[in-house]
Amino acid sequence: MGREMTKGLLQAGDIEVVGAVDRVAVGTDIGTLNGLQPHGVPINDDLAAVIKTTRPQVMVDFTVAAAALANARLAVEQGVSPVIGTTGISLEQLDELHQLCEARQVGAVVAPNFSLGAVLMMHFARQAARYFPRAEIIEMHHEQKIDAPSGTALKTAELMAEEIETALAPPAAEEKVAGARGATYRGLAVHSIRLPGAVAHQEVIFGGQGQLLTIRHDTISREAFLPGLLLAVRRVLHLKGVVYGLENLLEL
Ligand SMILES: NC(=O)C1=CN([C@@H]2O[C@H](COP(=O)(O)OP(=O)(O)OC[C@H]3O[C@@H](n4cnc5c(N)ncnc54)[C@H](OP(=O)(O)O)[C@@H]3O)[C@@H](O)[C@H]2O)C=CC1
Ligand SMILES: O=C(O)C1=N[C@H](C(=O)O)C[C@H](O)C1
Repeated sequence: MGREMTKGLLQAGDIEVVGAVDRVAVGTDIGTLNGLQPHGVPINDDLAAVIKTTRPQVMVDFTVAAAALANARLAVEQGVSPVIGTTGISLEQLDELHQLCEARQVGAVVAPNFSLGAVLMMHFARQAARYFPRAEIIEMHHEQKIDAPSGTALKTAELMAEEIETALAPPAAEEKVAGARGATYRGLAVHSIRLPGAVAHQEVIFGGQGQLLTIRHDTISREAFLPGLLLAVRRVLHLKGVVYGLENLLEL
């Protein structure tokens, strides 16, 4: 994601990429790494040094949850606005980041999914949750994905739980094999599939009297995440505190 999104950021006319962090490609020019013209920005492995020398307005993070939170603290303390796509950050950690951002009067965006289609899928699932007594979430990703369930699945369940008063938990069933009914989050069963060939996919299946409603989104290529990321980078400078979810930056 870091490489794919950097390519898009480098090509956005109104955004200047002033630094880049990676532990492996140290010293490589960020433009060259992305198959573009040299950009004059060598990759560094030390975020603190990059922030200190380049004084960016925004920091984009696609790493792992533990690193993302530490990176965000470092950025906010220097007055830099984090835009975080990394998933696996808990709601308690988000709250802590929010307090820090408020104290420093800095904006931040944490979005488990930057693709517009996925944001709409979550929005429609939230709407449907009002009308169906039961639902389950099935998410499918590539095999390299570290966290499960996906950040999108967790966010979907959180949005649906805001709408419904009664729990959507599946009825107690005898599990002949542990885990057969998936995990439960916010009263919803969540099933995570990891397969080669998959990119990022999610279905929310609603069940009602004599009918099923399926709301599905498929990410075919990671370019899907770029427009939402650019939107967040442009908007974060006008925010104070943490905005959790791209839906909050769209007129939905
Ligand atoms: N919000 C969105 O729309 C999207 C979010 N994501 C999320 O983005 C994150 C990254 O995904 P993806 O790019 O596929 O994952 P990758 O594993 O390909 O990349 C993660 C990067 O983070 C680096 N990293 C890992 N640990 C640390 C650390 N402790 N300190 C510094 N860097 C570290 C890795 O470096 P190294 O190789 O050296 O370990 C690697 O370069 C995931 O959480 C994923 O869920 C993904 C797609 C879309
Ligand atoms: O790791 C991924 O690939 C993705 N991660 C995010 C998530 O956990 O929801 C967003 C998208 O699903 C791709």
